[in-house]
Amino acid sequence: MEEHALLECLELAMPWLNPAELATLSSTCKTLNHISKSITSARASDASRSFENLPVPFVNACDAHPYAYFHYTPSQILPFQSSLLRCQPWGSNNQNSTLPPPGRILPYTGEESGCGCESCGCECLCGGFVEGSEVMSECGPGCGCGLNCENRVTQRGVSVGLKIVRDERKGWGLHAAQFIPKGQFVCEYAGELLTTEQARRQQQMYDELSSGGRFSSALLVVREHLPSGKACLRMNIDGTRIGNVARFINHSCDGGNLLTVLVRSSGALLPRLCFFASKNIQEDEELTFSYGDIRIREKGLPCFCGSSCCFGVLPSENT
Ligand SMILES: C[S@@+](CC[C@H](N)C(=O)[O-])C[C@H]1O[C@@H](n2cnc3c(N)ncnc32)[C@H](O)[C@@H]1O
Repeated sequence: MEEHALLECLELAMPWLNPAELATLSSTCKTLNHISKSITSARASDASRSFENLPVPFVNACDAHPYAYFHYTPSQILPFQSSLLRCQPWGSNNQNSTLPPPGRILPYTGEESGCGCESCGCECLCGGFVEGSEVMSECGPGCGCGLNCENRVTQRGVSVGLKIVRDERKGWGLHAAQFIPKGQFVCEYAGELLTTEQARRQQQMYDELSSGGRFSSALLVVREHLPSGKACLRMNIDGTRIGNVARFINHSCDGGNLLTVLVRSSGALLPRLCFFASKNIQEDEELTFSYGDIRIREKGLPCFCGSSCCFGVLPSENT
């Protein structure tokens, strides 16, 4: 094979490699080292691999980690879909421009007839908060409107400037790269939907890995409550292996600056967990929320949220 053709093949193949494989290959010769460097710099420039509207760069002024490695999905995915994402290229020059975003709710593609919601002029029950709960409903696959409908606020992906900043003690964290006004949709918490049984097994494994330091998991358990206070729906969303920018949101004991809202899309089986700004957020501010009830565990991970009401230990989910 001619040298030029070989180089083209390598440029296509190397973005499929994980950081360890990339490092091994890059140590073999100058050319591979050069390709590897360009892949590393492309990866550090956009965690979202072009799946979001704006690039989400990694910023690290404290150690040598250029980026965090995981597979990207802009929305939650079911277990059968995650097998399609076992491998995902990251870091080539024209990646993903032709790939459909994995997991994203597909809008109605037929002739738009108006879905029935207020913004489209008819009378379905989409849109707005359901009174007395942190649940919101939007148009969805069951409606006749497209992605531009005003009642699809959370379905168009991330539309505010974000960056992922490294902290010596907390690891990576999601920060605002622009002013974000109170009430603005920030992002969804995307990842693999697990059964409770699977979530328990994963959490056990993550706890073991975390106790050795250097490992961060992103398994979130969400419960939807009835007005009586009883939980009626439990969702286990794991962004550790396959996730989106929300997997970098750290905990704050004071509740942080993000509000979590369950969004139900008309015609969709399951709700999605979405983050909205709970107050005005300044550029560079870290985005945080409360991971849940603080149940002090002897072996709990230390909390470095820095808030005046910090408990000193991260909340743990009793899966
Ligand atoms: C969902 S991940 C957040 C992103 C993570 N910092 C990273 O580097 O990938 C959750 C993990 O982040 C770390 N973390 C989150 N909030 C923290 C806090 N307030 N103090 C210390 N570590 C925190 C813990 O390791 C936790 O298990």
